[in-house]
Formats: sequence, structure tokens, C-alpha cells
Amino acid sequence: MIVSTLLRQPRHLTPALLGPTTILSRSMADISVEHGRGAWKTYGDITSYQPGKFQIKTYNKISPIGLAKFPSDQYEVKEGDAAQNAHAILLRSHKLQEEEVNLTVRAIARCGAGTNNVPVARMSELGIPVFNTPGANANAVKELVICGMLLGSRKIIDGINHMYSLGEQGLAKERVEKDKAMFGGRELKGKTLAVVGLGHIGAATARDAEQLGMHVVGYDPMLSIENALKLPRSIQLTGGMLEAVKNADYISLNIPYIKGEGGTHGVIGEEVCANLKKGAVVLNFARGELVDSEAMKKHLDQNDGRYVSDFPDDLLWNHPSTILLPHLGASTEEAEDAAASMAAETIRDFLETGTIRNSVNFPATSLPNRPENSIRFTVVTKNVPGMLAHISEKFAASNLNILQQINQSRGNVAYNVVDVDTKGHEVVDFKEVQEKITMLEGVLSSRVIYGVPGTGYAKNVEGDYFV
Ligand SMILES: NC(=O)c1ccc[n+]([C@@H]2O[C@H](COP(=O)([O-])OP(=O)(O)OC[C@H]3O[C@@H](n4cnc5c(N)ncnc54)[C@H](O)[C@@H]3O)[C@@H](O)[C@H]2O)c1
Ligand SMILES: O=C(O)[C@H](O)COP(=O)(O)O
Repeated sequence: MIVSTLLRQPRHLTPALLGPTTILSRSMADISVEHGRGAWKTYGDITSYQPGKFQIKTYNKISPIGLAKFPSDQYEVKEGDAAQNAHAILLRSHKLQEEEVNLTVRAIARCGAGTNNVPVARMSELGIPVFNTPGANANAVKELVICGMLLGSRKIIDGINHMYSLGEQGLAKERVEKDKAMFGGRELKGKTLAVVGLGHIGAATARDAEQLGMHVVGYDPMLSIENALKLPRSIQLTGGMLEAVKNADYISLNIPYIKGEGGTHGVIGEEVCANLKKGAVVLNFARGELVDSEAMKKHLDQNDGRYVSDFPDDLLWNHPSTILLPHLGASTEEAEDAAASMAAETIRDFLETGTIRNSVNFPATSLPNRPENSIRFTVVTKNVPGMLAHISEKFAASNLNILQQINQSRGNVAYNVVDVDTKGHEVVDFKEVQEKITMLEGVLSSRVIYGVPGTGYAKNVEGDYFV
């Protein structure tokens, strides 16, 4: 492997580089660890790397309030390609490509709920945790769902367009009272709303709909206890989607889009459409792909229903019974600030302490603070038997004492956090231990968290050692 001479310079820990909570013995402060960056194919321009800072790469418009959570003395935030050696990626709806995830990237955070724009399964194979921000934008979406119900019930948009056209002709005052008969509607009170997916958005929508005097039916086969406690008392839970929608005047979809077998692609298809009540309004503020456009068109052509969606649709965009919005659900100041802040805090926690929360592919993992005179290793492995024992053996072989340790797994990934005693080790070659552990079969990557931003990461890239 060709490695830049400059970046091969071992970096020495000095008190100035240590975080406020990092306490290392004097001898440990002299231990050098190779934190250079290899010249890998997808690596990019190594000259833009700033030692001693975590680099965050962003896509989309991310709230400055969220980005301010990254202290500028420890982090640099750059947009898209300007960030060549990112340690973490922060994004909203940008469709992330694998090529945009350099070997340096340790984590990805979606400022929002849906992670279908991130290749999550591939990231799991590469040992990269993907995070989201559960609930951070739910209120914003819920408010727009309520707005969608009103738009679908009253001819508000037609009325606004009509006023514009009358205004242009100078006829508004003369014609309004006569013409308004064209724009009659119906009320929400007393009607039935079916909420499909009772998560953060669905539960909040159900609650507010009850307050509006609606009868609420809900369907969620994986309803969490946390969300069940938020549901209105009067909600009627059903055991299936068809049962939920069949008597509903409004149907709100609030489920994730999941591709593939057993997923949610086109869940609103011919069968569901055939079971919709006459005049039913389908609200899709979840993802466009959940609705089979052909089936919906056929349904709208033959029935008196409406489709209100927050997503583009090449077939339905100009259908007279459709109202489409340009993905505005989470576009409020409050939601953008909350989602970006939560994502930034989650990434900081992971980069600085190894903690995992709000991940969609890694197990929730949290260890108490690193004890004094210890170094924290985190190791990402395939979820196969024996890994923990092999890792522990490597520490033992180097005469290193494990002070505390946690091993968690989820799907094909296992995550280990190990705090190792540094006392009594005048010269311990942590670099060597890290390399031995990282190159164990089944290990994907490792980090040594010293408190020096951006350092101590190593990857096992199909048998090659990347540091
Ligand atoms: N329009 C927007 O701007 C916007 C904003 C936020 C979220 N969203 C979309 O809304 C979705 C839901 O967001 P959330 O914050 O409520 O997420 P959430 O994870 O809190 O809730 C999703 C719920 O759906 C349930 N569910 C999953 N599959 C289901 C199925 N097949 N049938 C019924 N229930 C099912 C889950 O058990 C969960 O309770 C997101 O995945 C995202 O795609 C859109
Ligand atoms: O899943 C989400 O959180 C929403 O679709 C919001 O997307 P946005 O952050 O691009 O507005």
C-alpha cells in the first residue's frame, strides 16, 4: 500500500490535544499511534485533512443550529465533495451513493426519520453505523397531515385559484358569493381516520384527530409500548390493513419505505384501493413508493376519492383528484433545528465516546465513562461466534487488563467497547494490538478513542489493513 510520508508521521498525544475528560499517565502521553490515512482508491485528496479535528461532510440544507453543536475547535464541517476525508456524514434526503462514503467515514446520520435514501444494508456490511432522529420532525409532519385532511375535504386550492383568476379579471367582489357554491366541502368532525403506522407521526396524528372529533382506527403490527402509551384512548386497533381502511373516510400512511420482499413497496395497491370507501381521502406523507400509482389512478378515475401526497408522482401529478406537495413535511424551522441537533449530538456521542443510540443498523450500546488511566477500544465485527473471545485474547496476549467491556449485536453486526487499563504499561504498543485485533477474521473496523479528534481508526478491508 502506498502511504503518504507526511501522513505516516506518528502523532503524539500531548496534554493540549487531550479532551477535558481524558486523563492519561505521563508515559501514556508518549505512546505514538499511527493515525495516518492511506492512499486508497476512494480516499480523495489527503491534503485537505486537518489533524486534530473531526471532519463532518454534509448533504442538503442542514440547520445551522444543529451544525453549531459541533464545536469548531474539534470539528470542521464541509459540504459534499469539499469534505474529502470525512469522519462522519450528515444528510437529509440526499440519495447517498456508496462511492460518496470514503474509507475514513465512521458513521452516517440522517437528520430525519426515513433512511431509505441511505444504502443501509451495504453500510452494515462495511461496519458503518447509520443513525436517524426518531420523532424530531414528527410534529411538523403531523401538522401537515392535518392540513392535508383539510385540503382533501374542502376545495381550498380550487377556491384560491379561482380567487386569483377573478382578481385578474377584476370580478372578485361581484362573483364570489355566487361562485362559492362550486367549492363546497365536508367537515372532519365525526368522520373516521385510519392511521397506518402508529409511530411518532402516526400516534401524534391519531391523538390530534381525536381532538378534532374524529373516530380513529389504527393499524401497526409492530406497535411499540412507547407509542402505544401516546395513542388516544378511543382508538380502535385492527389486525390488518384492509380492516383498518375499509370504513375510513381518511387514511394516513405513516410507515417507513422498505424495499424488497416483506417490505412496503406499493402497499397501497389494487387490493387496498378496492377496499376504500367511496370518497375516501388517502394521505401519503410517508414515501411516494408506498403507493402503486397505476392502482391509485385507476381508483381515482372510477371513484370519488382523493389522493394527497408529499411526494412527486409522474403519473398522478396532474390528476384532478390529486394534491401533491414538494416533500414539505419536515420543512419547518423547528423540525429542521431539532433533527439536525439530534443528529449532531448522536454523531458526537459516537465519535467521542463510542456510544450508539438511534441507529437503524447497529445495536444500542452505552458504557459508563472511560475510567481514569484507560484507553477505549471499539471493535465492529461480523456477528459470528467466538469474536469476543478472540478480541479478549489479543489484549491478554499483550498483557493488557480489561477494565470494562460490552458486546452487543444486531442482525449481522456486533459491536464491542473495551476499556483497557494503561497503568503499569510504560511502553505499550497499542498500535500493534489494534492491528492484530483489526486483522482478525470477521473484524470490520476498530477505533482507539484517545480524545484526539479524528484519530485511531483502522479498517480491515478484505484482508488489507487501512489506518
Ligand atoms: N413527509 C416528510 O417530510 C416525512 C417526515 C418524516 C418522516 N416521514 C416518513 O414517515 C415515516 C414514519 O415516520 P415516523 O417518524 O412516524 O417513524 P416511526 O419509526 O416512529 O414509525 C413508523 C411506524 O410504522 C410501523 N410500521 C412499519 N411497517 C408497517 C406496516 N407495514 N404496516 C403498519 N405499520 C408499520 C412501525 O411499527 C412504526 O411504529 C418515515 O419512515 C418516513 O418515511 C416523512
Ligand atoms: O424522513 C424524513 O424525515 C423526511 O422525509 C424529511 O426529509 P427532509 O429532511 O429531506 O425534509
